[in-house]
Amino acid sequence: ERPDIIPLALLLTSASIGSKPHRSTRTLIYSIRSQRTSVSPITSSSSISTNEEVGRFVADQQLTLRNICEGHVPDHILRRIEELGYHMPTEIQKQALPVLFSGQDCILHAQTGSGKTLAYLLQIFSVINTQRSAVQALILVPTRELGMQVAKVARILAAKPDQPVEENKSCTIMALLDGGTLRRQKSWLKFFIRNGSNNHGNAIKLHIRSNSTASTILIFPLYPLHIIRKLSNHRGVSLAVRDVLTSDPYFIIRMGKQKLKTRVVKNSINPVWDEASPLSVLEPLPVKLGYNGKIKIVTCRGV
Ligand SMILES: Nc1ncnc2c1ncn2[C@@H]1O[C@H](COP(=O)(O)OP(=O)(O)OP(=O)(O)O)[C@@H](O)[C@H]1O
Repeated sequence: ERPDIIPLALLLTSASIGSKPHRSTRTLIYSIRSQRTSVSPITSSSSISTNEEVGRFVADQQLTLRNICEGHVPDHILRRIEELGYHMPTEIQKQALPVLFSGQDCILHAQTGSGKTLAYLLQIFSVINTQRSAVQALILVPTRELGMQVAKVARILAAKPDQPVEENKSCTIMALLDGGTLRRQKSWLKFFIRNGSNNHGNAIKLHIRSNSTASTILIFPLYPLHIIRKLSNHRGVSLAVRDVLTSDPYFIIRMGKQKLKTRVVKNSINPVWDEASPLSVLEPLPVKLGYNGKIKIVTCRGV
């Protein structure tokens, strides 16, 4: 209905789900096409219990990553993964990539370190249109550390090719992780503010405008979740003079144990603050992601 909403690949990568919290992680890959919107929420228990549905996609042939990805993933990215020494797919990649490239939504359920990240990043790069200046993928991560890890791999893959390829402009990876360089992130945070995402319920219902400057993959922590407070028109009137004839006021925002200092307004006793302040929610928050399509669950035991 809204022309500025673009099809978006949404990835939720989630750690510590299942009976063996530190051995098994899940990566849930949604491909949200414009016509598909929400319905039934997916919970960890429902996904684990439907493991019987695991697809039988294991190809017996010794297919290389290039064999599997060719025609889907741009060639310079395939060259980059080969430079990194990734020639053969891991088991989960071998099983999952054909499903992902077919456009089917998919849960990858495999041991930590089994290569799920590369699988879903390759899928993202297969759908990113670098001719288009827009945010085209969103990766939600449960922790800042995982966000940094994913951003690092994504940036290596997205780095400019040595020989520039005309049809493939570069792709920006933007990680909105707490503690990052706020100046760089501020313009991105505006997305959330513009759309009234000042509470966690709204934060994931973001509508990403299609007029951003580069084709982009956005990495956003789902937990701890940023809360963006727009200090719109917060003003002080005739504040007490603390310096000679004037004052340099700021104020402190508190949320739980978190404390954030606002911008200092120099030489004023009638200051106005109109800025965004990210704070993190420390408690886990229930987040419902709706979905009404079919999801394939690819499970892989062992690395
Ligand atoms: N096809 C491959 N060949 C060789 N190494 C690979 C391949 N795919 C991924 N790797 C490497 O294996 C390591 C573990 O991969 P990765 O962290 O992506 O696994 P993961 O399943 O996403 O882990 P986690 O559950 O912790 O997120 C990384 O160092 C990655 O670079």
